[in-house]
Amino acid sequence: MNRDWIATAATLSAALPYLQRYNDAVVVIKLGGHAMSSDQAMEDFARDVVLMRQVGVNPVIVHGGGPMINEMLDRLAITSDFVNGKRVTDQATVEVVEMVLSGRVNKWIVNAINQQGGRAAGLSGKDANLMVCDQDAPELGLVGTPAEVDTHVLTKLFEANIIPVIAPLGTGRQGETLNVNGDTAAGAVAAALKADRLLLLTDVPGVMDADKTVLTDLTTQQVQDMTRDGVIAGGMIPKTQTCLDALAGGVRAAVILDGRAPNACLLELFTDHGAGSIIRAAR
Ligand SMILES: Nc1ncnc2c1ncn2[C@@H]1O[C@H](COP(=O)(O)OP(=O)(O)O)[C@@H](O)[C@H]1O
Ligand SMILES: CC(=O)N[C@@H](CCC(=O)OP(=O)(O)O)C(=O)O
Repeated sequence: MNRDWIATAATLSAALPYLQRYNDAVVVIKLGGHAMSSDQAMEDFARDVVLMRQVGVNPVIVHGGGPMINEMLDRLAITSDFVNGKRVTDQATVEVVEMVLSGRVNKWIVNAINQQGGRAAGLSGKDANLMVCDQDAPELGLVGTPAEVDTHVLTKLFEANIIPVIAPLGTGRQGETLNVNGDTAAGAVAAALKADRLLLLTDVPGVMDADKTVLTDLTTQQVQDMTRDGVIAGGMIPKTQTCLDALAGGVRAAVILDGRAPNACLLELFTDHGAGSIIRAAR
């Protein structure tokens, strides 16, 4: 018998319990700007998402695009600053953010999924009142934190076998357009859907301790201790905080993993060893 076939059969039978576990599960995937490093990386990601849908998972993509926004702001000679990982956003900046995220980046992902045989539809938090936001810290300007997430449009898309791809913009209480951090948006959508998994794809293999060892299983307490001790720093602070908030909001588990690694999402969902660092809800 062909050895490749035996290996494939063994892989599939090992994956079977996971395929059953995730049948009809909701998995929210945050695709960060750094994880979208090339057309090839996007194609690989899209193939995994389509496969997930084919085996019965309901994937929801929430994306970032910080580096692409920076590039366009540079071209337009608009300067921007970050405070605690969030972009200080004025009217000119939010117009660029919306143009880049809802336009270029969102359609890049939608097209990649459709090219792989899936059916994806792009929207932002402004569509169908998906994300109504309160204003974040006043010094950030037009930045929102999701206050009311209406998932009705998402469940309709699941029923129609369509994969939602969400750009992180929201509507403010006065109807204004607000810029939302991609991790924050993904966590809010995952909590509103009571998702089975929140996967945050980034550019490191997971959460690392002081010796740079990836911690594959983390408790809420460990995250709090490591943040207090400065081991979790920079962009990893809002990411892990998003995980804790999502778990408190009803998500079963959150995982921080390397979006550049081949088949990262599939390995996380369908193998024993998983990928990256998982933080589970306390039982
Ligand atoms: N304890 C830690 N473990 C892993 N990465 C960490 C840690 N503390 C800080 N980081 C930094 O957090 C970064 C990920 O956050 P960020 O750059 O905001 O990601 P993204 O752009 O994908 O949203 C990593 O590249 C790393 O430099
Ligand atoms: C308020 C805020 O900071 N919004 C982000 C939205 C994009 C994002 O989060 O992109 P990444 O996931 O690639 O970092 C920004 O303007 O850059």
